[in-house]
Amino acid sequence: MTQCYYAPASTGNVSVGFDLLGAAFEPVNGQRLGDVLAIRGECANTRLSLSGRYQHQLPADTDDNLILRCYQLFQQRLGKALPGLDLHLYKELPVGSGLGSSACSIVVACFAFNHYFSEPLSQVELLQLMAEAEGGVSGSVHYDNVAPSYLGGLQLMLPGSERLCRDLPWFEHWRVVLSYPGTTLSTKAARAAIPAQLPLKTSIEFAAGLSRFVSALYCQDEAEAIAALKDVVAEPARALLMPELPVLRQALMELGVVHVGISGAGPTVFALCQTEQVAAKAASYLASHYEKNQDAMTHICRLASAGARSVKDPIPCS
Ligand SMILES: Nc1ncnc2c1ncn2[C@@H]1O[C@H](COP(=O)(O)OP(=O)(O)OP(=O)(O)O)[C@@H](O)[C@H]1O
Ligand SMILES: N[C@@H](CCO)C(=O)O
Repeated sequence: MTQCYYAPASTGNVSVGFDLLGAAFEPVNGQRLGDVLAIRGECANTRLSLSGRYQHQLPADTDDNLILRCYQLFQQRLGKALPGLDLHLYKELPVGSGLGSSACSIVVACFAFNHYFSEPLSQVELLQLMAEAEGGVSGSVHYDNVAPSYLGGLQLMLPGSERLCRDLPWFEHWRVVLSYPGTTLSTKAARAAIPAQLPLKTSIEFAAGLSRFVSALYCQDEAEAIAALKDVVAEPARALLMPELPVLRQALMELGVVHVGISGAGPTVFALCQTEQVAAKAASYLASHYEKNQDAMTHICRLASAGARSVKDPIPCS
């Protein structure tokens, strides 16, 4: 019997936490924003078929697909060969978008295989495997997409801790408008733009901003949390890759948006809103001023409390 699994989109960095903060999001209208993997049964040799809105952005040769790479890594991690699987990926997240697309496929694959084979790996072991797979794609291991896509919520990465990450408080009324313009920006290329070292002043500013944001979340001090949202690491280094950002930010702030940042490595931008009304205005503005082609999309989102999970239907009835 076919078993279907889903993992949500995610925004890495969240402006103030480069490589250390990541949030899973879902459209408030109930649509899914993420990939679905179906395990249709067992067969002699593992095979992968593809469909979905962004199927055309994937490698033509399915042997290069991350889903199959993850099955290899999963078997290596277990130290044993597993049966061939008949797999189907519904690719609903654009590649190179800043929405954690490769992380989403990696998470849904690793979660699916672990569930299908009765969970031989623990949560931490599975997260480590996911990050290892993601690192192979982006050039360096970072958890800020795989952690929220796997676990849901807003996740603070804890390098050096056995926990690996911790779920943070949020503000339930916050809405995040995610707008993907339809163009691509390689995570590897965007990470290459980040300097290998930061001046002491910038390092202190970075640590201060993240500490201020996290402490404001725990104290539920909304004004303080918003004031802390400043990107001193990625945005300055990636400004040339995101030339429209200053104009978008100016227009969106005039509509009442309280923060505009780069979603992950871009080109998706996120607009933080305190009300549904402002979110609707921001979504309308971004749809008409930032979307470039038929691959583009803009969604009004809330934080997704749930991450990777089994689902009944691959594509929910709208
Ligand atoms: N199932 C898959 N989903 C996404 N990318 C895949 C998949 N299989 C293979 N790839 C390849 O992995 C690479 C992912 O590149 P990159 O990390 O820049 O994109 P991304 O992870 O989608 O970006 P972002 O995290 O910003 O959404 C692309 O070259 C893509 O063709
Ligand atoms: N922290 C990563 C997120 C990628 O989605 C980066 O900015 O390169």
